Amino acid sequence: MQKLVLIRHGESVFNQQNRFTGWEDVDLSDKGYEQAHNAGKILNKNGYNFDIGFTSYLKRSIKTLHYMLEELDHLWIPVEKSWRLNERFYGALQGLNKDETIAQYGEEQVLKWRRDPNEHPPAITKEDPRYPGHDLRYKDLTERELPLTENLSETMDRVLPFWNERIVRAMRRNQKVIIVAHGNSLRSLIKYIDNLNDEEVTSLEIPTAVPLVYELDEGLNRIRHYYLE
Ligand SMILES: O=C(O)[C@@H](CO)OP(=O)(O)O
Repeated sequence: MQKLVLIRHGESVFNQQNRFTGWEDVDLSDKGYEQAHNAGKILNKNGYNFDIGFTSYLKRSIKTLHYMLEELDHLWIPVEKSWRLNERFYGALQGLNKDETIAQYGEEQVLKWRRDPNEHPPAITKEDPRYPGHDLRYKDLTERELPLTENLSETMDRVLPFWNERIVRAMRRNQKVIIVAHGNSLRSLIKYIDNLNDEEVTSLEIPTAVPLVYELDEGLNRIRHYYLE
């Protein structure tokens, strides 16, 4: 039996301000910083240790992983970052306040943009300053990989190659893995691991900075999962 730990980054400044975030590289709030340290303490108290960490290219996740590893006295383990674990790209909604967006477009439409796995938020153009093609960290991505908008299914399509090629490979070598990522990149991964249908994933909400443990069998099939509090 193997244990895999998944965790959503601590509260970000945009979470606190109730704004759509996506690939906007906002920092942790003070509360998020506390949450990250606390998550590390919880893992420490429960006797967890890790051989490798995986996270995204976004600082709210990178810092959450760092602070957790600090609590575990594990800052020395290798950490692999990938844009594939980034949050779902929220298109033209990125940076907007969620309540103001509801006032403008209505609750039903905004809920669809947020939770319907096949619904695209409005797209940005390549001239938009939020286009990842302007950002050095994405310089190795092909034009097809650079999003203008993304639905959850497309997020899943870019998360899974990283899951299969890097994370599964590490677990097959019996490495103990921790993944720090984002609300929607984790929802897409959990949809895959738990084989959830579209309706089930719509109602799946993941709290910030609470370690979610997956127990997996030899074939890396899920036995059970639970949050550590
Ligand atoms: O803004 C975002 O990128 C995400 C996560 O914070 O929000 P939502 O819950 O609407 O998918």
